[in-house]
Amino acid sequence: MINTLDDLDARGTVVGCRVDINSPVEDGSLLDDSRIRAHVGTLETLLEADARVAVLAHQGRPGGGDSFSTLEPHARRLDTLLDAPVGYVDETHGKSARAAVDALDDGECVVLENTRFYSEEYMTLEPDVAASTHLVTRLAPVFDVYVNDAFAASHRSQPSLVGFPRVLPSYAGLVMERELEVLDDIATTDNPRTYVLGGAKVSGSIDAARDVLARDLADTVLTAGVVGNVFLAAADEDIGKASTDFIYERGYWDEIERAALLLDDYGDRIEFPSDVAVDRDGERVELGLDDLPPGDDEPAMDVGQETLDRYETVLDESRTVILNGPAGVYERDVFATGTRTLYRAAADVETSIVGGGDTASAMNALGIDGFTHVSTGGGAALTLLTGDSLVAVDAIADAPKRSAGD
Ligand SMILES: Nc1ncnc2c1ncn2[C@@H]1O[C@H](COP(=O)(O)OP(=O)(O)OP(=O)(O)O)[C@@H](O)[C@H]1O
Ligand SMILES: O=C(O)[C@H](O)COP(=O)(O)O
Repeated sequence: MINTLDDLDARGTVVGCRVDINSPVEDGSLLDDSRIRAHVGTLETLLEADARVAVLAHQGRPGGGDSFSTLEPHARRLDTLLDAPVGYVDETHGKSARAAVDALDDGECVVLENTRFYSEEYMTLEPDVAASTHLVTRLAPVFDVYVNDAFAASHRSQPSLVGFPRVLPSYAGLVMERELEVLDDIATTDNPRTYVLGGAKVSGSIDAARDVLARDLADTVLTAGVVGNVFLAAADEDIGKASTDFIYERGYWDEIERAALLLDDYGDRIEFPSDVAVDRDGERVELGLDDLPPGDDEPAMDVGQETLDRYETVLDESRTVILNGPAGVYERDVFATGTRTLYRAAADVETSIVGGGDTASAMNALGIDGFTHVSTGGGAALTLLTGDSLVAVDAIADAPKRSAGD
């Protein structure tokens, strides 16, 4: 059992509230605000209870291009979504950040700068070590309690997620509470159970695939997106120079070997694309396996129609589907076909659980709904759905309790 907001008397309390508002960002603009809106309930609850709230969050990954950016647009968006005034400070734990937290009145909120602008936050650290980082040692003294609502990042053993609970009374926010309630029960959903793994986070998807296959949680794993391309390469198909370079540049080269090992062990339960849609001078051109490789500058940006027909048949026969990641570069209309088709088919399955930042953006962009549960988490949901616990949730459970006089 972990403490939740029901256990917190927040009036006049300075709350360090970790959220996950990691969103698609291009040229400094937010492309989707679903993750920001997801935390409105938790923040309103705290602010209406007259807490003083300092919001902590990450955006993107170091080296991750446009998406590794400031949280200023997120703060502006939050200001329009919340009744209370929302400030922003361009530091995370420096003097002006601490001064901004100290200056809060009851019912006011400030967004601190991207936690990953500081290298410590992008390391995987044991909770005790995380508690001794600059982020935690500087901010913990200005917070009274810590609330973690960042379900989507709760598989990361990073300071803002596991460090504060070593030293502060800690609580799960509303998003965290709801996600744990729904996703903890996956083993009780009906078979056949299908996992659809798309998107671009290949290593996490391969870890998840191995786990769910080994534990017989998955009857079938369908792969798409970059994950599907890696499986195609693992099956010795030549996906062409552009897609191969992409995998290499993302640092996923070893994943081809890991995918091949997975195919050796569980090939009868893993499906990979039998055709792909490549970008030929801006046009969608579908190529079957016999037509591979594509031209050198023709990346595989989506799965093809034959693959979609096969995958739809599997989904039609499934009673539970867990889906993470888009099937292709859905941001471009011509390559959104795979994502649109698979999401629609998944929404028709009796129990459908979808998760992931881009997954939610894709659903919104393509106007698809009707899922049983839309998780804010991609990797975090997959971690939980494989039966593992989440480090940041374990940290809340182990946190010191608040005594009556505090
Ligand atoms: N074939 C492909 N080639 C290149 N990029 C692709 C391809 N298929 C999907 N993508 C990209 O993958 C990205 C989304 O992947 P990602 O794994 O981040 O999904 P997610 O739903 O956000 O999950 P998580 O929350 O775990 O990050 C999108 O930007 C999409 O354009
Ligand atoms: O988008 C996500 O899955 C979460 O925000 C975690 O981001 P990360 O995978 O970069 O740690």
